[in-house]
Order: sequence, then C-alpha cells, then structure tokens
Amino acid sequence: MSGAALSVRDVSWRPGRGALLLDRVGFELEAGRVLGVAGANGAGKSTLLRLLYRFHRPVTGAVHLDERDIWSMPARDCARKVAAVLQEQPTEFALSVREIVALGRRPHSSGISIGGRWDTELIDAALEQMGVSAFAGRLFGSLSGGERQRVMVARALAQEPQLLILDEPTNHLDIRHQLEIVALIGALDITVVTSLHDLNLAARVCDEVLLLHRGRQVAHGAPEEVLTPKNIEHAYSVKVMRQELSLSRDPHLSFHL
Ligand SMILES: Nc1ncnc2c1ncn2[C@@H]1O[C@H](COP(=O)(O)OP(=O)(O)OP(=O)(O)O)[C@@H](O)[C@H]1O
Repeated sequence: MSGAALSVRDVSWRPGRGALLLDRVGFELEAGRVLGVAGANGAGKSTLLRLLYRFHRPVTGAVHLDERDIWSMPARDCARKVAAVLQEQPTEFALSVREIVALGRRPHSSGISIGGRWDTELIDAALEQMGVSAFAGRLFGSLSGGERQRVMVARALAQEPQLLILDEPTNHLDIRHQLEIVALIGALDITVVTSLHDLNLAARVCDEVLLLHRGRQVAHGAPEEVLTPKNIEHAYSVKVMRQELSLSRDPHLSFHL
C-alpha cells in the first residue's frame, strides 16, 4: 500500500438551497501523513469527510488526489483509492465477518467473484491486523459495537486504499482497542484523514490537525500549533488547561466549563 497526496481547495457544501454547512475549507496533505479533523458537535467534520470520499460534490472548490480531481475520475477508480469507515455501520447483518471484509476487495475485482489468492491473503492479513480472525465465521450482526467497528476497519484495509477516511474510529472501542487503533493509524504508510473528539488522542496520533467551527476552518497545522487553549476555547466554548504529564512530559489538555 502507498499513500496519495490530498489537496482540498476552497471546498464549500450546502444541502440543496440550504445554508452553507462548510465554507471554503482548504488544506494540503502530503502522501502518508495523518490529518485529524476536530471541532464541536455539528462543526462540519463528517460533512468535510463526505466530500473526501465523494459522497457529496463540493459546491465550490475541488478535492484532488495526486493532482486528479476525484470527480473527474470514474467512480470505480475513486472506490479503489479511497476507503471510508463511517459512524453508520452497514446493515449486512446476515453476512459473516469474513464476507464483510471481503467486500473491501470488490472495487478491485473484474467480475462479481472475489476469491483470488492475493485477495484471500489480503483479507486474512486485514482480519489478523484488526484482531478479528477468531470470529471470521460469525455473523456480523452478532458482534458487539466495538467488534463491528474493528471489522469495518479491516474491510477498509483489505481495500488497499491510498487514502483512508475514518469518522470517529475510536467510538465504541475500549481503552485497549483505542490504543491499538491509534498505533495502527500511526503505522500505516497510507494517507489518513480522521475525525476525533479526543483532542489528547488527536495530538498524539496526528501529524496535522484541522479545527472546524460552524463550518469554517479555525486553524490547520501541527497539533501543538492548532490545539492551543485559545483555539479550543473558541471552537468548543470551554475553558482549557494545558499541563505537562509528569512522567512522559507530554502536553495534556483538560477542560472545564
Ligand atoms: N444533508 C444535510 N441536510 C441538512 N443539514 C445537514 C445535512 N448534513 C449535515 N447537516 C447539518 O450540518 C451540521 C454539520 O454536521 P456534521 O455531521 O458535519 O457535524 P459533525 O462536526 O460531524 O458533528 P458530530 O460531532 O456531532 O458528529 C449539523 O448541524 C448537521 O445537522
């Protein structure tokens, strides 16, 4: 797997004739970097992600992957290059975990069958990487929320994307699996854009952070430049304390009203 450079230029989006929910957001992300998208509930994080995986078409601006506008490429090419793990989970409850992960290979298959040796190896590797091999034969619908979340990440990895979009990937996950997914994101050599509510986690895992407030970009850059008490107070309407952890000396943010 290798990553693609992502260029988002001045994108805006509104539903139909409604008000703009995203207003001229733009950033450049080099191949292999991890960008965290932060902001309060309703700030526009999921809306921005939807523009990146070609669910919404921007009303202004454009999204380029390796210098190609994603709307100028055939839908199938985009599906090969971009994988998304969303908060809404699929309703294919009657499929097994393995069958769900195998769906990640669909954009790469020439016919309706998925089952070459390379596909099998990739599916096995993705199941293993997400620690879900043990229940590969179980029905997806019988899994817990956290187990399902890990299966959906495995499906995205099996897709061999160049850009991976994650909408709140740590939702439903216990602390061990949160740490594991954070380690996995850090170890992938593809480009990743992830929304995250936990700002301390965002500071640890992301190379860059984009902070949104009411559909507008407040700041974009290195986590320590963006996640300042001033920016967070503006974006979330909370008071912020920044401390240094005594052992690791890592900065740690705490919040109060
Ligand atoms: N298709 C739509 N039609 C009308 N309003 C929408 C539509 N999609 C999103 N919105 C509204 O746009 C705003 C931004 O939504 P979005 O889901 O992008 O926020 P978010 O930052 O991801 O929030 P959260 O942290 O709660 O998941 C919200 O007020 C939402 O209700």
